[in-house]
Amino acid sequence: MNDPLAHIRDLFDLDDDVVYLDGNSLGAPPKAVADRVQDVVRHQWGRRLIRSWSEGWWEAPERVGNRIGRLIGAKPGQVVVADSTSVNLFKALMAAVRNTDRMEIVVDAGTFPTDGYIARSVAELTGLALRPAPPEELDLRDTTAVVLLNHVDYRTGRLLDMAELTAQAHAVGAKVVWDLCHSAGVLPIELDALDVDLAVGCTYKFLNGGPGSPAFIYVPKHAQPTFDQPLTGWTGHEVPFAMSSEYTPDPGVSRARVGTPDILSMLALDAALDVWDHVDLADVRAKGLALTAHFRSLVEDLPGIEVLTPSDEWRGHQVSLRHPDAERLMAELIDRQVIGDHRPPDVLRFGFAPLYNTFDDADRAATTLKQLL
Ligand SMILES: Cc1ncc(COP(=O)(O)O)c(C=O)c1O
Ligand SMILES: Nc1ccccc1C(=O)C[C@H](N)C(=O)O
Repeated sequence: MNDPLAHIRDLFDLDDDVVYLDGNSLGAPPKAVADRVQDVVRHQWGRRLIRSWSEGWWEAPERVGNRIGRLIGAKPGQVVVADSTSVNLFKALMAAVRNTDRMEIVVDAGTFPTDGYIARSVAELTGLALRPAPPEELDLRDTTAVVLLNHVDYRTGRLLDMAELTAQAHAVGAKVVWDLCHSAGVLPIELDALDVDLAVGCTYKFLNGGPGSPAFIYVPKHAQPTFDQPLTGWTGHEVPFAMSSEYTPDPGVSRARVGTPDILSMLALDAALDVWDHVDLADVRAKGLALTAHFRSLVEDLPGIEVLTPSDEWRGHQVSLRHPDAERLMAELIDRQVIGDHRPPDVLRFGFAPLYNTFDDADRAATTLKQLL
């Protein structure tokens, strides 16, 4: 395949003897990040000290949020970087059900655990019912307040139809919250165009922000005035430095902020996002599909292997394989420098990050797996 992204791998700090197929759990570091973090520590923090808060730090959550917004189809002023995905899910779900007279929250039955746990807490706190349902049979009703869906399933790699499911929710007057952890930065996403109500996602996977880098939350302009989230920390205040005793939320997306942002991680993420200045998401998607198709073709007939990831285009950028000995096999693959991961009970996951993974990575991973089997 003609690979217009081949040169982008050089922007990453990766060992050539390692086949890294776990960028859907922790993205690899762009080379520029280390120098940027050093500058932030040595210069911004070290020399400028507290003055740095008014020299770009305070607004970093909104500024970096806009950079992510560009990758997920959100116009400026609608994405803020803050907290973890879990915390942002809590804000989003609580805000979505505030003042509702509807009775249930629906969550994708196979969701990543944290989404299900948080949805359970929100249901308990608000007195709504929680109904887990498979995405192909959500059975939304006029009693459904909100539905929480993972754009790409972490276990199988299945991609949901955001347009169709958002429309389904809206048809019964329900809201939809999308978890974009496994799709932000690798799939073209059009949140504004699809009229998505709320979305959240992490930045340490395909956005390469680094371990524990802060998550993001999308609140569209029209929903901001009624986005009443319960974590009313001072940084979401309209005038934080007035230090008022009354909480007045910021009129815009900053009302989703809570406490002091983690600047070191935030600015590491900012540096990592520079990679996107050089790429077109359509190329990223095309390469992700090609890499996963190639890998699939090499492994699907291996003994004892069942491919869980859909073979059509309704898939993200991972290939999940079921094998009864998945845990042992992954440990042995990692011993041989092929790094994917194992998800219980019997799933081998191979994530392909089109910015740095190569077709040779797919070949080497498949050959090693074949030898082990
Ligand atoms: C779909 C999904 N949601 C949420 C999370 C994690 O949330 P948090 O960033 O709060 O750890 C992950 C992965 O860790 C995930 O895959
Ligand atoms: N945040 C992490 C910290 C440590 C180890 C893994 C993670 C993951 O992100 C797992 C990922 N969400 C997954 O899809 O399995």
